[in-house]
Amino acid sequence: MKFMKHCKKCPDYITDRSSVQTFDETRRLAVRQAMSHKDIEILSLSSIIQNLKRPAAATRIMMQFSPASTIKYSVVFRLFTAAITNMGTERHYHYLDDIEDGKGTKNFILNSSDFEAAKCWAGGLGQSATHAIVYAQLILKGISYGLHAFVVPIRDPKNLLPYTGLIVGDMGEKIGLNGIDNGFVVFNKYPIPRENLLNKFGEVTEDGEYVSPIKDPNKRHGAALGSLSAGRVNITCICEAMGIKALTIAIRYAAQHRLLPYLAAAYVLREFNTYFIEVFYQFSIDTNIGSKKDVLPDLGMEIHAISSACKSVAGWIMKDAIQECREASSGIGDVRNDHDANLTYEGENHVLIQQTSNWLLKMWPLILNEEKISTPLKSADFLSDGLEILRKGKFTAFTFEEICAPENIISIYQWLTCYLLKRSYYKVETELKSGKSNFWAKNNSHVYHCKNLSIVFIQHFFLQRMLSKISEAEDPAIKNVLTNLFVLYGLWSLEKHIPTLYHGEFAQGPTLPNLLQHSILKLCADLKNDAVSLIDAVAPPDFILNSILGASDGMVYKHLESAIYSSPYAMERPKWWKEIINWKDNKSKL
Ligand SMILES: Cc1cc2nc3c(=O)[nH]c(=O)nc-3n(C[C@H](O)[C@H](O)[C@H](O)COP(=O)(O)OP(=O)(O)OC[C@H]3O[C@@H](n4cnc5c(N)ncnc54)[C@H](O)[C@@H]3O)c2cc1C
Repeated sequence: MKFMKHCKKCPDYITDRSSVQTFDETRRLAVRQAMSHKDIEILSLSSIIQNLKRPAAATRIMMQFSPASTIKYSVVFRLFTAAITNMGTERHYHYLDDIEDGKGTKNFILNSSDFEAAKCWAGGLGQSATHAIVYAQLILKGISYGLHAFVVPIRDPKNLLPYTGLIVGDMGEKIGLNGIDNGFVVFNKYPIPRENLLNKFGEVTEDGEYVSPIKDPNKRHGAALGSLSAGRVNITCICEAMGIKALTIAIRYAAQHRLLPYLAAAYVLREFNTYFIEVFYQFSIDTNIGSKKDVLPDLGMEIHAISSACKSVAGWIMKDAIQECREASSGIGDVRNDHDANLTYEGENHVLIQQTSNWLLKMWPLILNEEKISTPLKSADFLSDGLEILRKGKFTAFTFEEICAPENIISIYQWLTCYLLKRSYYKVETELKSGKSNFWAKNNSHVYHCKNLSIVFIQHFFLQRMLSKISEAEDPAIKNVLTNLFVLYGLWSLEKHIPTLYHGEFAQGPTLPNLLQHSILKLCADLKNDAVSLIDAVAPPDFILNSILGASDGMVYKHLESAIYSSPYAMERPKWWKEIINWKDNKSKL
């Protein structure tokens, strides 16, 4: 509510949101809006620490209202500061208050070897950034110490002109999020002070020696990448928020079967995000104050694995949801275009999701040894019984009630995860034994093995979290409707895994697909009458939705009539009308 009050008051938001703006004006407005977010108390760190549910709530509403300015705000005021806090030390804290260009005598030299090493698309880099966090290989006396993060002055803060020694510029117009100035940079032997290395995980002394509190280079690499999880955790929530915006419009306009599985998915994701963002912020607080040190490394790895899969799968589900909504209604093109980048930034989904399968693959030898698997968030604990799950795995349901029983759905996903883990592990092993490098072995095992493994793993975790939410509900009516959403999402998502269920001989004969199809149709029919109430319960207010077909009063044709008649172009003759007249006979050329 506070955020909405702020936006209603702020002059930079009180523009006609349906009016066509120039590219440059879109940029200017987004920057001004992003700067104004700084004044919103609820977004401040102190407010977030008081209630860790606030970040998810704020992300949802801000992204539904103004995606470009929200992302711009997040990159500048959240990701930049998080990088300094997580990876820097006291000598960098001045950047948090007052960003200024450093001075020093001992320098690092940043160099992009050729144009293939250009960094592209970074948010804010195009026109406005004065500093960037740059991840680069640290090379000392010819020896590489791996990826490290540096604070790099880019433009003079007094006049926003780039410094010499680098080429920086804007990537131009995109299909969405045009308020963000995504940019490119190429460094040409560009010197930065030694102090600009973010040195919590690795330091270079005045004498040019490398020292690090983390001896294992892999762990050092993991720690350097750790602060990037924040982006993926938030993007998962952004995907949900943008999907719900589209679903609100489409379901209010035409609640129909094709939209209902996506409604179920939105609810499952919503519960997951509320849980996972809170987990992540608590993890960040503990990391920064140095508490729970014994559990943090394992928790960090689990968060990394989960966030790499949930960001990808949430992005894909909501891409399909938004497209389905577009086909079922209208006014959703902007949501579709703005959502699109979620599939790419913070890791292109197909590349990113390999992080999850890499984490899971390490567990197969433990399963073979019948060792107990216990992870801080318990996302993989069921793998302890992996051999038993595979031994017993058979599809045994014959009725609607049996296939819809939550424990049966969970056990199907557990079998799928164990089966795909086993197959992926042996596929990678076979590739390695045939002489392939680690990169090619993983690459050749990605499409039908590791990728599907990561997907079923995260779907199981989504469902597990949803079940936990359902168990907390006290009202039987709420329990019932949440269970129906759980079952619909669980069964509908199984459709894509049917080949694997037959391949692994979990199912035989036609019962499984027949029962699945029958149950999905029945669940959708049962849910149809509740669909509008369910979307109303999570919909953004009209001020934020800004939709003709999806307004909460349901007066579709009234709003449509007024929008059509009041459009500035609706009844005007075009300025170029003379070009289509044939003046010899005063007839149209068309
Ligand atoms: C709108 C937008 C905003 C962005 N904002 C930022 C930002 O603020 N800051 C920032 O630092 N970056 C930003 N980025 C950059 C973004 O994070 C990268 O574009 C993204 O991670 C993909 O990396 P890439 O462009 O190098 O493509 P690649 O990762 O090279 O992918 C290119 C293609 O190759 C395929 N591919 C590559 N490697 C593999 C593999 N191992 N296995 C299988 N397939 C593979 C991919 O699937 C893809 O099809 C942004 C990008 C966009 C589009």
